[in-house]
Amino acid sequence: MKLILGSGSPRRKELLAQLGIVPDAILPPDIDEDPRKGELPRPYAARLAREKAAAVAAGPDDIILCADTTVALGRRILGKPRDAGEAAEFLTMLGGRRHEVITAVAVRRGARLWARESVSAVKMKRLSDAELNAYLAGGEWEGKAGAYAIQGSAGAFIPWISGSFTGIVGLPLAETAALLQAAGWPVWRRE
Ligand SMILES: Cc1cn([C@H]2C[C@H](O)[C@@H](COP(=O)(O)OP(=O)(O)OP(=O)(O)O)O2)c(=O)[nH]c1=O
Repeated sequence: MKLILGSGSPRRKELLAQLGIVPDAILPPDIDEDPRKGELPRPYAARLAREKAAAVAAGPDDIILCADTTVALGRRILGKPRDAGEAAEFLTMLGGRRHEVITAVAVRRGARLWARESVSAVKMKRLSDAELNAYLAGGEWEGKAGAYAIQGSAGAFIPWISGSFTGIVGLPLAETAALLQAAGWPVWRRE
């Protein structure tokens, strides 16, 4: 039995390491991340996590862990920005209001699948031009859903959250530990 982290996100590897877990392999999945027409954020994140878990090749007894983080502004899905222009658009939309961050986690072992979602509410302050420009120039927005990372300097833009900090960063550890245990991975066993 091997544990495969089906994710190219360094954040997910680090969050897993917080539990003392080092995966036997890291195999980033390659799937189409385009939302379907009219698809809502939570079902979208849940679908992507499952599709990622299905896309990673593994042995019948191996455990595959995948996740998807999506920022939701009402019914609108904010994924990873294409470029700095789209990042500016996202951050301008998010500033001064509350949004949700959904991280769906999927664990697969052979044909069996366990999945859960973590939903957090996040308040971002309205950004001044100087803050927005400095953040865009810093490049931290790249590859981040909603164009920000709470664990970086954007932490200064976020006065309030309700939910799971690890979920917002990309891998909710309470749900992840429960799913891994359900699939038979000895999360708390130490040699
Ligand atoms: C909101 C937010 C997102 N993120 C990141 C986590 C995810 O890496 C990324 C969302 O993209 P995802 O599509 O969930 O993941 P990924 O493409 O980085 O990696 P993979 O599909 O291989 O697992 O946004 C943060 O790091 N901090 C935050 O505060």
